[in-house]
Amino acid sequence: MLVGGSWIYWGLKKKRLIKLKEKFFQLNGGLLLEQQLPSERRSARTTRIFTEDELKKATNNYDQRRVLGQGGCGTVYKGVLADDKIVAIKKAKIGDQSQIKQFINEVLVLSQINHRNVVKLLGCCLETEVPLLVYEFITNGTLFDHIHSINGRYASLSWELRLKIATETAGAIAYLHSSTSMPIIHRDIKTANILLDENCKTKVSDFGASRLVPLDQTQLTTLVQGTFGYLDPEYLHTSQLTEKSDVYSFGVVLAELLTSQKALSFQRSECDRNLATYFVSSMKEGHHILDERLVTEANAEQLKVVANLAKSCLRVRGEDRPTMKEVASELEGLIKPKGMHPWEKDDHDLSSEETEQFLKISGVQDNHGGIDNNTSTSQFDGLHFEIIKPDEDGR
Ligand SMILES: Nc1ncnc2c1ncn2[C@@H]1O[C@H](COP(=O)(O)OP(=O)(O)OP(=O)(O)O)[C@@H](O)[C@H]1O
Repeated sequence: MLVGGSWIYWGLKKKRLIKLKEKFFQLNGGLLLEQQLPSERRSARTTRIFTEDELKKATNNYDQRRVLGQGGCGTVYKGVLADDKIVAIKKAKIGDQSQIKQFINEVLVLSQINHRNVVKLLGCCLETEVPLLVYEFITNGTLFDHIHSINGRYASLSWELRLKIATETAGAIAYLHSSTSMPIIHRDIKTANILLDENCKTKVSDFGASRLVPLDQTQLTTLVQGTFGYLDPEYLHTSQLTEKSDVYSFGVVLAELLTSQKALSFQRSECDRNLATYFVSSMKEGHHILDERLVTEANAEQLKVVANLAKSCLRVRGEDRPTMKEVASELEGLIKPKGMHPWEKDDHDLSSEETEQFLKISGVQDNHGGIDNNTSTSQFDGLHFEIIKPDEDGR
């Protein structure tokens, strides 16, 4: 009787646990994922399904000391799997359905991508109260951390490294726009989403907001989403998302690499708060804005080309901006010099003399007054937002 009773008790308990896991799987969008993930991807098993226990053990029960960072979507923990592999585990916020949608979106998008400069998704766990995503662990922090080195944690990035990181990032975004079966718009390109490994190899991350664009569509009407300071003003006004929105955000990343200033800083005067406008107006007026260390260290010709490139990415009209393919090949050309691109000779760009003067002024004034590197954090920096427009698509 006793054996039989406890057998029934454990059987019922196990059944209840399985039911609960199934419930969480459904709530976490598991069915949605199964429907949307192309069948060949599912059978190829590119993304592994982790168990709740495996990830609990890997993070020492989500120990606070294992927290790598906190984003709008949830918390990222460092984890060690049973085979000693180190991973990054992203845990969504409890009870936030919109974050769960973003998680599923990230799995769908990342399962289409295989690029050396895009972070790899190793798998997910959906049987828990909140979904969990498991990525390869990228050891060396974010580009944001390096540029704005808080508490002097990182040494200043050399120009050579900045150029390499910009080139790799541009190549990865160009790949997303044109080399996958369905073009992908990242929608949240920023220095905090560019991870660096021990060799400063770039890994573009955070695909929660990204969108797959059907090949017959050149633009999408969406709920405006992104990060203040990096957001394309044209997209903000029209809600029409195109690949050129990523080009604009990448222009802000270039401006950040050139100036070592934050994309949005409340330590600058009101009209200069936004780095994109501050950068473009400084270039036009020949005001110093480049990081003084770069002016002394870098090849002036390279600085000039990258500054002009940033300026063309930051053009107000999307169609006036270069494509990411053009940007990537221009940057690659700086490492392996090639011919000029037609859009580079546009009348709107600074003339050679103007740029020369801009670089000269940057160097001269820096020697006297120095520049505000804005390395301290501001609670407004990297603010995320979403604006619901009447014709939004439900995201
Ligand atoms: N694969 C990874 N390897 C190592 N660290 C990572 C990895 N992914 C994320 N991180 C760390 O976790 C932090 C938070 O990442 P996450 O992508 O959730 O947020 P975010 O991009 O900073 O913010 P948001 O999601 O609001 O845009 C990152 O800034 C980074 O420090």
